Amino acid sequence: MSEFKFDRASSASSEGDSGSGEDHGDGEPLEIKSPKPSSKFPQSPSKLTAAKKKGRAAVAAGGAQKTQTRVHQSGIRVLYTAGRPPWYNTHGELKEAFVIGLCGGSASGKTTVAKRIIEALDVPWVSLLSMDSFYKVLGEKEHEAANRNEYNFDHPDAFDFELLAKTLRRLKFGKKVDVPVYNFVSHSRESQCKTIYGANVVIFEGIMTFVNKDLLQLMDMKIFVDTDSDIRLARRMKRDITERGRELEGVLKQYNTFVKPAMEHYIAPTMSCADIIVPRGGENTVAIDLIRGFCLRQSLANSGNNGHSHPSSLHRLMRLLFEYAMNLLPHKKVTIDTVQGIPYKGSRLDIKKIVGVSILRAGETMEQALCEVYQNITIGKILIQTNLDTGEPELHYLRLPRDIKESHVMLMDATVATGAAAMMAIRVLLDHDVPEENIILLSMLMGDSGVHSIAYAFPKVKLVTTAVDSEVNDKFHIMPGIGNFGDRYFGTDFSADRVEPPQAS
Ligand SMILES: Nc1ncnc2c1ncn2[C@@H]1O[C@H](COP(=O)(O)OP(=O)(O)O)[C@@H](O)[C@H]1O
Ligand SMILES: Nc1ccn([C@@H]2O[C@H](COP(=O)(O)O)[C@@H](O)[C@H]2O)c(=O)n1
Repeated sequence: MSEFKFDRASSASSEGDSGSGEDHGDGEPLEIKSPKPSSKFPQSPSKLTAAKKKGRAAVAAGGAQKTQTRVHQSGIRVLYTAGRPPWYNTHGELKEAFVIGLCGGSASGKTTVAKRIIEALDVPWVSLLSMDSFYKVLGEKEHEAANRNEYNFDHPDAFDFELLAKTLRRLKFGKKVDVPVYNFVSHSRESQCKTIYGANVVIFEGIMTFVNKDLLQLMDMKIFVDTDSDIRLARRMKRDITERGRELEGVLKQYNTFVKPAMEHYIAPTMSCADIIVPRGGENTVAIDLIRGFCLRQSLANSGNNGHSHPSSLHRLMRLLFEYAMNLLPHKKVTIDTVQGIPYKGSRLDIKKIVGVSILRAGETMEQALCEVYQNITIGKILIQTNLDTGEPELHYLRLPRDIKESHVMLMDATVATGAAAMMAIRVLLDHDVPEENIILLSMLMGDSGVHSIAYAFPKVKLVTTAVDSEVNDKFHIMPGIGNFGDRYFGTDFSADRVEPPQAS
């Protein structure tokens, strides 16, 4: 099993700090108050000692972070903050992030669930935004009340919802934001903010994420973490004493006065907004798997061809491939009467249905040409990725048309090098009862070894390509070939300045 490391504080710190009140380039500056709390509102010695002991862990949440995951040769999964993949399409237009709202009572396991989702999703760039970062800045009297556990942090008025909505909106639309860092020991914002950027997925967690309708509108998926109150109380006591510099008596006082009633009045009623309710929090792997599947489906459904337009020569080439493939399908002879009254002898397709299936991601580049040659065609998707450690293809996602077994399938991949991914895709089609002779594999360029492997394993599959190159290099690229076609087409070729993940310790 892979180990999952998640260090909010260190991860956030590498993003670069920034001051407040910066103009973000869209005429809508965010004003973030960054007071100097510690000198103005001194803490009791016990709290400061506890905070020091815990170091940055006591600076709760850090508010936000960008993460990236990779599986190392050691099998350890590491989150790191480097190498942002494109957050815009080839026209330079911003892609919207998929926003997951995560709500639940205090210590229900929201942060733990967020970590599990990040791990399960394995998308390159995830930002975690915590509501805690948006606690309002306290005045002197309020601050003294907080030190006596008499300030209500569990009321909607305790949060700066306006700033929160502005921040989440900017993140959803790929803009940079400066997020306050909240310190639970001093009940105040740190003097510096954390800068974070948009992401493929933004996870937004907190006790009252579902109470504000502006925020709800920004969420693509809403998850409620439902954990028993006695478990939450036990976890909270432990956490507040060890991490937030609190004493047992104060924790219980605050819980009974504010936390428990807030759960009943504000938090539990918002459970009805949720798309998914996760009982027991982060240990509920079934729920996490469900969420993963849903998110993947959404992002694939949204991806389309991202507005990519083909260069005309490439377009012609792809159309030619499909036109040629059409000729390989069964036809029957027909005679039709023309308007001039003279019969014309021709042929018509003699099959039930054609479907397209693209092997993601490069296969998607061929979809437009297929749709033009054969209109209203249904297109399925298969996501196969090569595991860089083992060199083996891995099946990650599958969505095929319901009636695929009665169809002729145009299986698309831009290039076929060793044939490993194509063979896995063909195997998938066969497992779905598609007759082997009904499959046509189309590719702009194939490698010699791929052609032979596929032809040997699946002799009835028809292969249609424009050329066959002789060699495949150690990166599985065809030589001389056309490089990594997916990267070139989608503009994601970072080979020149790729940032490698740090080694896991
Ligand atoms: N399944 C679990 N079993 C044991 N402890 C847990 C579990 N989930 C969370 N915790 C602990 O409970 C505390 C609160 O969890 P956290 O995920 O931070 O909740 P929230 O973000 O809802 O406050 C943390 O100290 C965490 O380590
Ligand atoms: N200065 C503060 C601010 C907030 N709290 C408590 O934190 C809880 C929310 O954080 P979770 O990680 O538990 O979701 C909330 O219930 C507040 O009571 C605090 O104690 N001190």
